[in-house]
Amino acid sequence: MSKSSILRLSLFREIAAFGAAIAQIGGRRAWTALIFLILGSLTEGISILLLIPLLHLVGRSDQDFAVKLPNNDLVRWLVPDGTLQLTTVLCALVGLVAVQAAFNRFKSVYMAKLLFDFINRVRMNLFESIGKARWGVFTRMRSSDLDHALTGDIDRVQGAAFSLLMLVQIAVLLAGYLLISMFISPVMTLFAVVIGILMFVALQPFRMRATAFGRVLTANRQDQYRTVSEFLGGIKVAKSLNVEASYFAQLQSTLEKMKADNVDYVRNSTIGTAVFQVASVVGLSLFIYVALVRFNLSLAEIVVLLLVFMRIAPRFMDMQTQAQQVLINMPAYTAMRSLQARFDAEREPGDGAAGEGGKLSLATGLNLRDVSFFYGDDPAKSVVTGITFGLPAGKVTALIGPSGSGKSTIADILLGLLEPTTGKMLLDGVEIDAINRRRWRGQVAYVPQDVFLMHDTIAANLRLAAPRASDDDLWTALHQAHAGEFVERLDLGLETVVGDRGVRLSGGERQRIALARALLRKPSLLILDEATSALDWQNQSLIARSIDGLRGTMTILTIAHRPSMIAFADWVVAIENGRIVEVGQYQRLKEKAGSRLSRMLSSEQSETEPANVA
Ligand SMILES: Nc1ncnc2c1ncn2[C@@H]1O[C@H](COP(=O)(O)OP(=O)(O)OP(=O)(O)O)[C@@H](O)[C@H]1O
Repeated sequence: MSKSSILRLSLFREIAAFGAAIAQIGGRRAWTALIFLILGSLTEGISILLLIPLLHLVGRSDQDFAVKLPNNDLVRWLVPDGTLQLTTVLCALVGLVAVQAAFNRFKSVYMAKLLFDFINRVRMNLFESIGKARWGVFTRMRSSDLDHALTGDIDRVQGAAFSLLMLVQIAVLLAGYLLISMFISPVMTLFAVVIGILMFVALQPFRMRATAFGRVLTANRQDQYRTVSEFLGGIKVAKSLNVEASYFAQLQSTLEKMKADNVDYVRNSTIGTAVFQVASVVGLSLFIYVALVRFNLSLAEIVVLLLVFMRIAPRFMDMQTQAQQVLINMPAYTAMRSLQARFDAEREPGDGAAGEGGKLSLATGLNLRDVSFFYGDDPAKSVVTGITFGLPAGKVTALIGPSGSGKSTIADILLGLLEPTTGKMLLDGVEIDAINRRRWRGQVAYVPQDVFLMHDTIAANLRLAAPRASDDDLWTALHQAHAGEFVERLDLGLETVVGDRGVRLSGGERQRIALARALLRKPSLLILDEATSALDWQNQSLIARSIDGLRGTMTILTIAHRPSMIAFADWVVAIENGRIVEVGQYQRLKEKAGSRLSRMLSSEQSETEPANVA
């Protein structure tokens, strides 16, 4: 089999699978729509057939408006004497058109429901697959590609589904027309079908071009999304660096490429349209010639046949257009499916177990035993290796080390977001594995350096952690995080909207809200990853004091460079190049000359931060 036939076959399979997916999600609705479609097309066909006896009256001078029906078995069976009154025929015509309009209406409503059921299901499936995937998969992806899949690509999938449904409608309508024309002249119908098939085959290269264009379109649109989302995400940085112009140039070049590809495609597809227009007139002329000269059809029959075929011709063109639209947009569906397959393959085990089985006990401690982890595919590139240490329950442990040494990676493992590549994590001696990892995550609160706040009120942002928390609970958590005072000063208090990603708050205020949100969760383990880096030393020391006050109520891990955020630690773990280099009690290591902790304290002790703040 040649390469192009294999390509065509696989494309056909993809489209068939796409159609099957629409029918499957639509269920009974799909069949109901199809029945209304067939009924609508049949009634339209019958109403056209009724024109034949009416046309026979044209030019008659006997004033007898009895309509003579064609002499065939079906008519003799329906109307034995073979004649009908003009008024009866006209009333039947009006009735048929009214019924047809009603069928069409039902069909359109069912089709619309079918389309939206399908598209919403596809969107939800991808959304859920993304949500249920392991964290690790996100570390290897561009978020703008996900944005694009869930918004841009999905619109194109909707376009493909719409066009495919249109194709089915046109095909049913064509079948109805052909059935009617078979009544008039089977030979001429066959003749028209052959012309139609030849034209459809001749236009195949144009449809293949549509497929290729669809793939280019996917790549172009992804580029466009990336540029726009990177620009919007980092607009402050872009402005501060005065590099807006490079983004403008990047977008401009993507748009120029899109324009060139589009114009190229239009140039090609309009050749197809022109070929079709000329070929259809040639076919029609041949058809009239053969009908008149070879088969001696009556004028009324030729007029109705022409009427039918004049209706068929544009439908053929529609078929070509819709088929091209399906082909252009199918790559978006294929891209979405492969993205979803990627997420499904990385689905987090133990799904649904988050709230089941009650809390896991953390009475003695959380231990990492000989843990290693690498990002990507190369095990030789471990970012942490042979990590063994414990977080004693109810105590505060500080994790220190230079930038890039692997502290956040360890935090993500403790948090249950990343699974150790080798080694174990034990909670009171019980291993945290695929089954209970999600449950464990429900007991951990994490405050990162880059705080995430929704464009919503402070209350809504806090309730993300505890949806049923009362206002009193919110205030308690805010005061614990030293955010109570500034929220009280706001005109709308808890109902203040924080802006997109919290832009209406200062960096320090955002961090304090994030800490309050974490505390509201009443976690077994609290992880603070540079969580106070945006605060001045006074506020840091206040928070340090509140965290100090939490000792005994929860297990705490603090990752920090500032002495104030580790001064209240019971234990210290120092790490370098992904390996543990020092573990011990805070006081002992602080006093030990040359220890990593004492060196860090002396070098990090800034003039703005008094030594005794904590
Ligand atoms: N998603 C990722 N994909 C690939 N490599 C990563 C990823 N995240 C981190 N790394 C690499 O892993 C190493 C450890 O990073 P990690 O963020 O854990 O360090 P860190 O000690 O927390 O640094 P910092 O103090 O600067 O936040 C670094 O070399 C970093 O480049």
